[in-house]
Amino acid sequence: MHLKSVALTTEEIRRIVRQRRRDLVISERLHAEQSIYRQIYQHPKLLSAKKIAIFLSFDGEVNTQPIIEYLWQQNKSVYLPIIDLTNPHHLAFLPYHRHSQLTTNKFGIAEPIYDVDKILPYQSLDIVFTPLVAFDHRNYRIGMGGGFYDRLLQNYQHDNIYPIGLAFKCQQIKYVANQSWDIQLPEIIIG
Ligand SMILES: Nc1nc2c(c(=O)[nH]1)N(C=O)[C@@H](CNc1ccc(C(=O)N[C@@H](CCC(=O)O)C(=O)O)cc1)CN2
Ligand SMILES: Nc1ncnc2c1ncn2[C@@H]1O[C@H](COP(=O)(O)OP(=O)(O)OP(=O)(O)O)[C@@H](O)[C@H]1O
Repeated sequence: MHLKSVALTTEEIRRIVRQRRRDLVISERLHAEQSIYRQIYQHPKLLSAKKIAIFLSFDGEVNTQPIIEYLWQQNKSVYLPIIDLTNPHHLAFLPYHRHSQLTTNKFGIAEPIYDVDKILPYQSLDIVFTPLVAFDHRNYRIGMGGGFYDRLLQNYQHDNIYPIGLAFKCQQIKYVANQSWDIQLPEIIIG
């Protein structure tokens, strides 16, 4: 059988695309990221948005640090996800300022320190920059496998949240064999 006709499992796709993302040549990575930043800085939805969730990059993800700096400069309120220990498989969002103290979660990702009084109800978010491992032409995504963003975004239209995926071209695959809970992103910014 020809190798290309063999369907890969989601776990295999995750492993292969994560590796591809880590292996991006630095010059290509920086070039792609510049293109992503330009697209964000011109984004019409960003003008009216006030509360914006983003993530701190790991494992070769698009570097979000310059985007965060830009959002702070624009006086946007920036929020980061934390693994919500009181509500398994759910994310909670906490404010992120220049001097916020961070800790490392069980996945090795930096996150703000839990403070129940500071949690933002996620429906208050205007834009959610969404990490992803792989995506297809229909904007179906495969994430890290926790189902965190699928749960968060399952009613994003009703909740009036606008998710924007961030990805490198090398993360695009032919077809995501989507499950019933998988959400289709309205937009992915690709560099
Ligand atoms: N930057 C960033 N933050 C994020 C996400 C993300 O995709 N990117 N997440 C999106 O959902 C959530 C974290 N989700 C994750 C789900 C699974 C693994 C994971 O499997 N990690 C290990 C193996 C397991 C372990 O160490 O316990 C690995 O790297 O293989 C990591 C993160 C919240 N924060
Ligand atoms: N809306 C949902 N309601 C209930 N369970 C869900 C929902 N979304 C995902 N799940 C569960 O979460 C598990 C992981 O889902 P999946 O592999 O699609 O995650 P992912 O999209 O890769 O991860 P993430 O969204 O965290 O980036 C699934 O096995 C599924 O049972």
